[in-house]
Amino acid sequence: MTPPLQLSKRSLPAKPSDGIGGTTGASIEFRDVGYRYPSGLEVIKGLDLGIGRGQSIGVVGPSGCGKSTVLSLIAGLREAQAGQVRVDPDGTGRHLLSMVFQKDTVLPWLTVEQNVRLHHTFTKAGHGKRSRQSRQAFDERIRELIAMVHLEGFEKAYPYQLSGGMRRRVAVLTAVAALPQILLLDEPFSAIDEPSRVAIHQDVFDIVRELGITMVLVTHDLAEAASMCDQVYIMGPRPTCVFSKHDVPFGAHRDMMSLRESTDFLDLYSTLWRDLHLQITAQQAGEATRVDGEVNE
Ligand SMILES: Nc1ncnc2c1ncn2[C@@H]1O[C@H](COP(=O)(O)OP(=O)(O)OP(=O)(O)O)[C@@H](O)[C@H]1O
Repeated sequence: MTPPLQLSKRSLPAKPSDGIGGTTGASIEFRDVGYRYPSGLEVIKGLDLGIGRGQSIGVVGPSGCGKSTVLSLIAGLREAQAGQVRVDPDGTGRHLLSMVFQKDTVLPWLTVEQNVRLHHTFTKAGHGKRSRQSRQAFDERIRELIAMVHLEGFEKAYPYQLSGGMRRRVAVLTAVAALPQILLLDEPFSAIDEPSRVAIHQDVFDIVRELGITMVLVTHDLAEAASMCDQVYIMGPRPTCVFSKHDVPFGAHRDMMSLRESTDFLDLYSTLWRDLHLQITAQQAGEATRVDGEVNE
């Protein structure tokens, strides 16, 4: 079982309330959002989403329905042509947003510690001007974060010396070391074996709670969404919108290993699967209709 977190209060921001969500982390709202790629492909239509400060949501749906596009709208990499996407910062002045992708995003020529410090190397805060006290607090935070994901002893290791699961931990650490208000995860753990994945779920869940980060997780893994999030959204086929929204009733303190054995978890998983299955079937039916249409033309 993962040891309890013991982070010093000096180096971390105000902790969110003990329940679901909190006072830190940006809130995010989509209202009747539509998005079409310049190619003309309509990907999102009439999408409504609401994510409170410090909340975590999982976004699941048929392959290619538009989940990653939703993340790019939150990140401001694309602009919706219809409706409103609103990202409301929490007023702490913390770095707004970090993202972790499926692909390995750690830099192979830097050690674990250098990767984790990367954000600060590129920001003003990373250059000599900080006081000794704030440098010490930062060093302490880096040490604590490395300890939280059980990478003590590997600070000076290079990525090629780590397992796939350890590299994923470093990728997540690199993203959260900036203390972002929002963490966007795009199928971040799909290439990892199941036991390592569940252990990483625990680490990321604990870090996100401890640092008061709003998290949006795009995944094909229903168990991952159910164990790490406060709500799971099942999306429909393209142009996508929310098919169903499910509250996850497992609270702010979870033991990922034993959670998966509980009947409540299995019930939730089965409900999510039922809805996802419906949407996959709907997508396949849509594709068949399109192919028939093309053939008949
Ligand atoms: N830059 C682009 N230009 C045109 N079409 C794109 C672009 N990026 C993605 N698409 C298309 O938009 C649709 C939605 O893509 P997106 O990556 O958001 O889906 P997804 O649900 O995340 O997919 P997956 O489940 O396979 O990861 C897909 O059909 C994809 O081919």
